[in-house]
Amino acid sequence: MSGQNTAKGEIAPSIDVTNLSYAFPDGSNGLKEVFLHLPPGSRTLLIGANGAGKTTLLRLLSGKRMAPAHSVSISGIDPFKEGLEGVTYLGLEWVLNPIVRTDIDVPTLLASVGGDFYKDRRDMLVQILDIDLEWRMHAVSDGERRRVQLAMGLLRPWTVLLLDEITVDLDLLSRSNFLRFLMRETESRPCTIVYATHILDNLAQWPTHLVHMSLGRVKKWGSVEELNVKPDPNVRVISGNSELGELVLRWLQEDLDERGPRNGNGKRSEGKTYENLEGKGGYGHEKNPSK
Ligand SMILES: Nc1ncnc2c1ncn2[C@@H]1O[C@H](COP(=O)(O)OP(=O)(O)OP(=O)(O)O)[C@@H](O)[C@H]1O
Repeated sequence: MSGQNTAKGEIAPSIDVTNLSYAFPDGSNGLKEVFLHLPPGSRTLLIGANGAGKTTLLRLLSGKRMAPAHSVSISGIDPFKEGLEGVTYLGLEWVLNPIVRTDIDVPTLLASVGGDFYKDRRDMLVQILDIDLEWRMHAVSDGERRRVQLAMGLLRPWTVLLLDEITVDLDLLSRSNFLRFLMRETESRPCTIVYATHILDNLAQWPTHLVHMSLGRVKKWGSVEELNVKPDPNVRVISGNSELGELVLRWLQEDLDERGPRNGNGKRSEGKTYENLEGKGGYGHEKNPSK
C-alpha cells in the first residue's frame, strides 16, 4: 500500500466500523454487529451472496443512510454528520441518473462535473476508459454509457471510493484497464477503496483486504495474507477459477448450506411456500373463481 502516504505527508483515510447494527425503516434487519478496520490505502473486496448486506454497508459508510452514533468513522469522522468531501459512492442511483441518456455530448457532461478544472484527470480517464469525445449519450451502447459515467464519477480526486458493482456492462479489457487504474490510484495518492462485486475476473491480484458478508453479518475479514487465499486441497477444482475465485465459491457454498433454501424447510426459510403465502393473502388471484 505504497500510496497511503504522499510526499506532502497526507495520509489515506482508514475506515472503521464498530459494532454497527442497522434496521431498515420497516423494522427488518439490515446489518448485525459489524466490526471492521480497513487501513489507509487499502483496496477491499466486499464478498457475499445476493442479499448479504453489501449495499447496505456501503450506503452506511457513504453517509447515505444514517448509522448509529460512533459506529462508522472515516479517518475519525462520522460521514453522515460531517459529510465528507472526498467520499465518492457509485451505486445504483448514480447508474440510473437520467442525464446520461439524453442527447448530450461527452465534453459537456465531463465539464458539468469539473472536467475543465481537473483537465489531467479528465484526459487520463478518457484515455483509460477508451471514450470517444464525439459520442452523443442517447446513441451509445450500455457499456459505452457506463464508461462515460465512470469517468464522471471518478473525475474529482476522491479519497474514499465506495463502488457497488457498477462494472457489469464493461467488456473484459475495459474492466481490466479500469481495475488497473484504481490500483494505481491507491499506489500513487492517498486514497482507499471498498468494492462490492460478484465478478472476480482480473481481480486475483487486486485486493489487499477481503470482507465476507452473509445475512447482514461480517463472517470474516482481513488482509489477503491473513485470510490465506490458497487452494483447499480437499476441494476438487472444476471451475478454472483463480484461488480468489475458489475461496469465494467456498464461502458462498458455506453460506447457502448454513442458510438452507429460501422457500424449503431450511432454518431461515420460515416456511415460505406458495400455499403459505396464499393463505396469508399474499397473492391476488381468486381461490375458486367459479364460486
Ligand atoms: N429498503 C429496504 N427495506 C427492507 N429490507 C431491505 C431494504 N433494502 C434491502 N433490504 C434487504 O436487506 C438485505 C440486504 O440487501 P443488500 O442490498 O444490502 O444486499 P447485497 O449484498 O448488496 O445484495 P446484491 O448482491 O444482490 O446486490 C436483503 O435481504 C434485502 O432484501
